[in-house]
Amino acid sequence: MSVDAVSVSGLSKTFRVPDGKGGHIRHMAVDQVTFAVEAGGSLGIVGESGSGKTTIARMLVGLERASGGSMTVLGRDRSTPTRRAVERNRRARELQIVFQDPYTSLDPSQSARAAVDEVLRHHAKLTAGQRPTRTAALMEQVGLTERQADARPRDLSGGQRQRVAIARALAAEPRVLILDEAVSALDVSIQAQIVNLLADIRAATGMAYLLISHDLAVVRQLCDAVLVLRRGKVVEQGSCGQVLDAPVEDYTRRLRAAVPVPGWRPGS
Ligand SMILES: Nc1ncnc2c1ncn2[C@@H]1O[C@H](COP(=O)(O)OP(=O)(O)OP(=O)(O)O)[C@@H](O)[C@H]1O
Repeated sequence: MSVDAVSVSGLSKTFRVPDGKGGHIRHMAVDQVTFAVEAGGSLGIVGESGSGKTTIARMLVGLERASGGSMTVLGRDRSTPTRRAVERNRRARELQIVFQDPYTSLDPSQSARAAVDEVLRHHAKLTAGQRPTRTAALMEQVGLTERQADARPRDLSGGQRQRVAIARALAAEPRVLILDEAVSALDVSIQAQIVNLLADIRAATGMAYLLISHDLAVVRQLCDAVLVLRRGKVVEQGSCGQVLDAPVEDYTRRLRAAVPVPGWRPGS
């Protein structure tokens, strides 16, 4: 049996937040979450704003430390952060993430082309002579023109920056890709192109996806399975057909009935 791409068990995260009276309370943002994404599989995580979706992604990628539970990526423990450069590099090759607004993760002085080339230099087994061809191919795959490839982040639109971030993540050829609202904000035609690209890459390479999205249509297109999160807890999980077509929980029915946007709460 092959090792799961991602396996999370009893994962929890508590934040210390101001109580408004000068003290602090503990807020459980993620509460005993358990799921697995098999190798080459794809899982959508859906739920209202503030349900803990991004916090799960941040823990998996090492930006946030878990308060409890365990996580593995390709069978290797991710519960503790690493300071070792070799281990950090390996983790980056295994798992890449694209956030909703990649502005802060892109170097303002670097063109899109240079940003992708940098990742290829670190992670791809290509010679200096082969890299420009690969960069150009990635730019074309995400729908960026030659002119946009040479532009700095400030001269690109939000959607174009998003595509640079996706190209960068794909350049590392990770075994697992997390997309945190990274597809849903794109223009419809570009979104379709990216969804097709991601589906093709998955079919060709077995890259696994964890897709955080308020857009259930995108989740349906890209994911085999879906997990519904509410106030940090798993409400329901199963195949997309099972959960989205015949939800057991009222909360899932309300999620499905509305078309939530970030900040939206069911019933509001
Ligand atoms: N660094 C932090 N400090 C304190 N509370 C936090 C922190 N990060 C997140 N939270 C809280 O944890 C909860 C979960 O937040 P999270 O961003 O994971 O939700 P989300 O489901 O991704 O929401 P959205 O769909 O709006 O992006 C929220 O109540 C949020 O306010």
